[in-house]
Amino acid sequence: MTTLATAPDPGQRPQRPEADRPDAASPADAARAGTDRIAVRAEDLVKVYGRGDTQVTAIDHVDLVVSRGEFTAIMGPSGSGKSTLMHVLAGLDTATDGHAWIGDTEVTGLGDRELTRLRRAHVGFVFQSFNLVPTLTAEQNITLPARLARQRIDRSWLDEVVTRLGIADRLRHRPSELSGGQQQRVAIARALLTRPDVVFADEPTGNLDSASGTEVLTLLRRSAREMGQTIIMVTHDPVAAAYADRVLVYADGRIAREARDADADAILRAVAELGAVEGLVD
Ligand SMILES: Nc1ncnc2c1ncn2[C@@H]1O[C@H](COP(=O)(O)OP(=O)(O)OP(=O)(O)O)[C@@H](O)[C@H]1O
Repeated sequence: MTTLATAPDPGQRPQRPEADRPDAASPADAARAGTDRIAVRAEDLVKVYGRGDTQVTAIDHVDLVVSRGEFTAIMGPSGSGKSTLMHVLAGLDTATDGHAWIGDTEVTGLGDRELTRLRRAHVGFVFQSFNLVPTLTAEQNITLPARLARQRIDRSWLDEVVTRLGIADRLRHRPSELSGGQQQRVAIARALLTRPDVVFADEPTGNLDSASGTEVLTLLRRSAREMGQTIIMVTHDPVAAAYADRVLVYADGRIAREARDADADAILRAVAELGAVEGLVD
């Protein structure tokens, strides 16, 4: 049985020899280890909405290091701040305080135009609602971000990605001529084509039946394992989270627990325990 450990308090982390550590566990460790293995990093990140009585802290001094090629799931109760964390890390929303990096670029230091450029060239997105352009074919949808970023289309990489995703024979179809699962695979191909530093997936199976959802999760996991693609996925679903290498359980704007290779039962128990402790679930 896999148990989910309480996330370490960075201030109280036991000191172990560098070679003993399975992973760079904090921004300070990351800096020591060098940033080339690191896809995404946050240091003392804060996001506060509103003021006074209506103030909500959706990100409460979060430290996070995500290694390249890692598939991470962020799970947690509704309203805990998962989407806000993803949006701030991806440069879709601004931080109130602290720092976040994608690769070597500090996201929290960029203006709107630079953020747009960073997102186009270095970030892939997969959304619950697919977000494909209905008037474009599957192939045109897949190549759109690369064309917007004025990148040359790498035909052999495109062929490899669509073959691996099983949509090579669907490229001339428009989204309305594809099933939900096929549309989501087109969206994954679009996200992978620019070989981004990170793909953010927001409830990618939320609109799919369970068979298509399983297929999409398997493909995301293979993208990490076989193509070295870093993926951060927000989900409500412990079964979906169990496909990830690493699960972060988010509550009240903090990473409350985390685990590697946890099964769905262990994840569900951890969220339920946390909910009981925090009064978040009945
Ligand atoms: N633009 C905003 N203005 C004010 N408050 C906001 C805004 N966006 C989110 N919030 C608040 O921040 C908190 C975290 O919201 P967020 O959507 O990040 O949570 P979540 O864990 O992703 O929730 P869900 O699982 O329901 O999507 C909530 O209390 C929400 O009401």
